[in-house]
Amino acid sequence: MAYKNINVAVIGAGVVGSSFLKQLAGAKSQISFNLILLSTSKKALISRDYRPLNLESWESDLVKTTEAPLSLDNLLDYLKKSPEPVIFVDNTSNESIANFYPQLVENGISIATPNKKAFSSNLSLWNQLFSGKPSQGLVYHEATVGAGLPIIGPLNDMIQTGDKIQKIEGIFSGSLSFILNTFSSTSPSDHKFSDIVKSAKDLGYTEPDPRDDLNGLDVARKVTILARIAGFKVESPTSFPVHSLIPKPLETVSSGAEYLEKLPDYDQEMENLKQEAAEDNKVLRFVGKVDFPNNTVSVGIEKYDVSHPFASLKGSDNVVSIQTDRYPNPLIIQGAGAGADVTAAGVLADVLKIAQRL
Ligand SMILES: NC(=O)C1=CN([C@@H]2O[C@H](COP(=O)(O)OP(=O)(O)OC[C@H]3O[C@@H](n4cnc5c(N)ncnc54)[C@H](OP(=O)(O)O)[C@@H]3O)[C@@H](O)[C@H]2O)C=CC1
Ligand SMILES: N[C@@H](CC=O)C(=O)O
Ligand code: NA
Repeated sequence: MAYKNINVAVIGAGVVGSSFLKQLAGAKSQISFNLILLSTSKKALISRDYRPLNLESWESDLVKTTEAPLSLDNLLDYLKKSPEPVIFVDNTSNESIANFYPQLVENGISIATPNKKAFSSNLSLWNQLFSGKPSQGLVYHEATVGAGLPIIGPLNDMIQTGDKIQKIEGIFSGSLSFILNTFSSTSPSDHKFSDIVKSAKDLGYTEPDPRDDLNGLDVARKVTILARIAGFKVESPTSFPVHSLIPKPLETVSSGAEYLEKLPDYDQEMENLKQEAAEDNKVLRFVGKVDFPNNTVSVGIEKYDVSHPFASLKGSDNVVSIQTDRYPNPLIIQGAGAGADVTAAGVLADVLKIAQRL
């Protein structure tokens, strides 16, 4: 028997969104979650009387509907009138939606999201979202770093209990982890770089536009988020050195599809880098670092000895090492850092945590 009803509005039904909806339908909780709105960029299912939409048939219902998505202002009006508390789940990577979060939380609407944009853009947006005003909606974003891996929660706990972060270092990109683990492996590999990038996209590891991963910006966003939680006032993800893996001439191509099409022409550049590392018995890995004693934040490709733990990482695994006053031997968190189900589980776990507090 449910002791509480929570209305859930979901934007985005792609790789993460569709897995989220499946998991929501089977959520093991005494709270009853009612889907009241589901929107993509083209279509929407909207329960005008706030009665639950059908979580089993959303996919075919979305195909059939002719209803257009609400504007953000109309969406806010709709959510404000909900008779039950609302959790807004943003499963897009859209910046305009992210910039709208302050209006949502100021109106008491809580947010769970894997979308990094709001937390890694300018610092003033971050400050608005975490002002701590009791009337504000809650904001949970565990899946913005390391997908479903518990990273943001434990880091917040460390800070709130008075620990002091010294260094955070890790592999924060599921797609770049998969790409480099396959391309530059401890055992011989003859996969072409461009083919592996395409596989990473097909497996759902990359951002909607894979250039957002390959240019290092996705990792820079994650490192910005962790640094801010740890107390480092990072202005933006472009305010520190970030190494791009996109060949110069492809930086300005008009779409992700064109980038993927032309990438094979530049395979030799990455091949040379890999060979150079192999001659020193090393592999290539893409890492992010926050270093408090040296006051630096950085993101880039590095060579690691084949005996280093980062060298033996598998699949799309992320690994993060957090060194603090209480953990001089760093705390290590490792596991799948991208993919539909692990990411959706991170978002759903946040929805459950928020619902318990509402
Ligand atoms: N994939 C992964 O492994 C991980 C993803 N994430 C994050 O999760 C988020 C979603 O990623 P993913 O599911 O892979 O992306 P997809 O491209 O598969 O899905 C994006 C969804 O968002 C919808 N959408 C985009 N813009 C808008 C808009 N303005 N209004 C309404 N709907 C919109 C799209 O609809 P339409 O099809 O109509 O455009 C689509 O349904 C991203 O922020 C990503 O960074 C985080 C961790 C891991
Ligand atoms: N594109 C991202 C997905 C998760 O944030 C990645 O590759 O890690
Ligand atoms: Na996480």
